[in-house]
Amino acid sequence: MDARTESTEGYRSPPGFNEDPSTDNMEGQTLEYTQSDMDRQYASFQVPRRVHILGTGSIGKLVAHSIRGIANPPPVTLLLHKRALLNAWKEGSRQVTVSDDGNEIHRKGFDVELMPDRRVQHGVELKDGQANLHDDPDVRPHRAAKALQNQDATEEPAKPVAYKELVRAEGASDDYDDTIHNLIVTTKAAYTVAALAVIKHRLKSSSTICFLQNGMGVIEEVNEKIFPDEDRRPNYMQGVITHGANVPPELAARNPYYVVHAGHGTISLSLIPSPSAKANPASLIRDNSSNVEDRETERWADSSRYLLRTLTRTPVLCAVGFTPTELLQLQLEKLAVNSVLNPLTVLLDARNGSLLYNFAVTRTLRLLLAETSLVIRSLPELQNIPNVETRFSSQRLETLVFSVANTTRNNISSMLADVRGGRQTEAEYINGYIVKRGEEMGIKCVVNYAIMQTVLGKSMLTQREARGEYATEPRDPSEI
Ligand SMILES: CC(C)(CO)C(=O)C(=O)O
Repeated sequence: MDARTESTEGYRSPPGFNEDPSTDNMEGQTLEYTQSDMDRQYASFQVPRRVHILGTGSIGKLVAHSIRGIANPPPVTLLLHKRALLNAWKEGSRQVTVSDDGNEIHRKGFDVELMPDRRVQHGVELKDGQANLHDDPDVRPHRAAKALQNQDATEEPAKPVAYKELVRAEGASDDYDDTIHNLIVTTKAAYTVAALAVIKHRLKSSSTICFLQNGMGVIEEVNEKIFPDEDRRPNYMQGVITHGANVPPELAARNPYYVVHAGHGTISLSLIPSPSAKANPASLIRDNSSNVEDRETERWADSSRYLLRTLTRTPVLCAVGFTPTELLQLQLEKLAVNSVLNPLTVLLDARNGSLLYNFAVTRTLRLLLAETSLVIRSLPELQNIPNVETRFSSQRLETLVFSVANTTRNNISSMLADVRGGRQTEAEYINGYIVKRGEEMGIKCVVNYAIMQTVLGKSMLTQREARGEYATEPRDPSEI
């Protein structure tokens, strides 16, 4: 192979870079030991370029659209969870539209896949084509579930379906790989495990999943429920996203592939070291770097480096790579802000700006932040990191909350939008995460717990109202 080879990503390897790290270079040492940081950054990636995107909400559409907009874009597949979405794609113009400052940018060239359904009823997963357990009026659903469970124990396990239906982009090449090498997850935290369960057999230990979501604790849940075996677990990457994107309700029904890029922000990204690498960082030393986090770059998978490179070379996204420790602090800052702004806007049923200039609200907010600040400052993973006490002090977090409330004063928070839309909220991954981490350290987070339960209650109420289970009186619009 020529020394300046066209890489899989369309970049050229730097002069003198050897594509095969196992072969000796001129000094008789393996290249793996002699590459500089620069060599590693621009090294070619031995990984298929296709990027799959799970979650076609506002952020999923924005990321997919932005990636397809770069020079020499990778193929992108949108993973859909509803047939209605596939039908809308097939019957529509097969394009994603981003509206930015009133300009509509249409982009084609996406492949779309309808994922197999996953129906779990009375604790039993139903196979494709199997009737709902509630359909037979003569058999109680829980008895039908028991019968199925017994039958399943004797039957061959069902073969996982790669995809239910695939619609290729116009002019796409014939090859289509079932394996998902590079996955970006933008679904809501609460739906992640269920969505990954359907495609887990297509993710290999060489694959990388990039989680771009609000809240924390999803990766721990995915490890426990989807990839319990560390040796077979894909690589992870995580991002904190500050872009504002939404779908105007009047357009959502007409075109589910339309999104408004309302606020230009950034994506802070970091690759996440595996637990075994974290436990034994000395095993990673292969160069003279004195910084453990520098040394960790040695063993990142090709798919991780490729996905990081792809996102950071997408100008619209403004994505920047950070060390895992810095990203953790950025995540916690966002979590602290969301743990106040989101539930309070739900309870007040008002826009983010409603938290400003309201002393009763400020008092509640201070109680919440005192708890959250204590939990964050006590986290074992943040000990010995300089400036944590000041960065996560109640006073600084309060300034941060008011600053975000002010810049986003006309926004409806994502949690309020979820409650109003009858969807599950991320309260358990925001306030719930603080409560859980507090419990681990013997800190009782009663304020976070109470506010989370009230949000869950409010959300349940809205869902019941929508199903017509409560005969609530219509309210006078002037009182809302
Ligand atoms: C910062 C804030 C509160 C902006 O609305 C947000 O991140 C959200 O709504 O989830």
